[in-house]
Amino acid sequence: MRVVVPFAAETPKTRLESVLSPAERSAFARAMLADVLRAIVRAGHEPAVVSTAPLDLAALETPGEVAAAASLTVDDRPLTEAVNARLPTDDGADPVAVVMADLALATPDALEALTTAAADVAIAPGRGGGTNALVVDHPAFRVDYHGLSYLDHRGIAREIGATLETVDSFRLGSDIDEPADLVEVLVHGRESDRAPAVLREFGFELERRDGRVAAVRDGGPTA
Ligand SMILES: Nc1nc2c(ncn2[C@@H]2O[C@H](COP(=O)(O)OP(=O)(O)OP(=O)(O)O)[C@@H](O)[C@H]2O)c(=O)[nH]1
Ligand SMILES: C[C@H](OP(=O)(O)O)C(=O)O
Repeated sequence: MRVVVPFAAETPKTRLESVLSPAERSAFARAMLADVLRAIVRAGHEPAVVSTAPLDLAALETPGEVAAAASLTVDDRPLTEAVNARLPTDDGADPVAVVMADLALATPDALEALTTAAADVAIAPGRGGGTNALVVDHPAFRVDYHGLSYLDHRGIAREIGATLETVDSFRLGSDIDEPADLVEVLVHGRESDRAPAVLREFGFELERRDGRVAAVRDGGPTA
């Protein structure tokens, strides 16, 4: 299945600005992208990165065959427009998946649950009501991202008479947006993933305190 991976390449992850410098945010966003692309390729799909600016996929620290299987298109339109330009328009067209580049915990198995859902539209919502990943197999469905897009997308599916399945997935539901989310990367990231390795290179580590865990750096709390 063709899997569109939108990527904001220029000033990514601004909500992490209290804990990461611009250069670190850029490196961390690319590390998460590398992990997402690897999970998609290992699940047997072809990632099509849609980036707001040119990007060297071969420079991502990911196995060569992953970079080779991925394609890149530069499209500087806003997210919703860039994605809608790539959704199926004809009956009988192949389904298209859209997987965000900040799903650092994504695994092939989690993606499999999404791509095998038997509905016109399958959505893996994020905590807080975003649409972290979806599959569209209906010619009239169009996305409208930001805000409570999961509920908006349910409404759009209802309006056009499309069947919808919600995919209940911790790994696809965890988009990494805010400092507190870094804990999830350090706890649940896998040994071979780039994103937790990059955070550790930056000096982040887990610290247990009063029954909860925080991601701390250089001894001080950040999340
Ligand atoms: N192609 C494209 N991708 C985008 C755009 N905005 C966000 N993305 C990507 O869409 C996904 C979800 O992005 P968000 O978490 O909403 O935004 P972000 O830029 O990553 O982070 P913030 O700056 O903290 O909002 C990520 O994979 C982004 O890289 C855009 O305008 N165009
Ligand atoms: C892409 C967008 O992300 P958010 O702005 O909720 O992080 C959404 O899921 O609608």
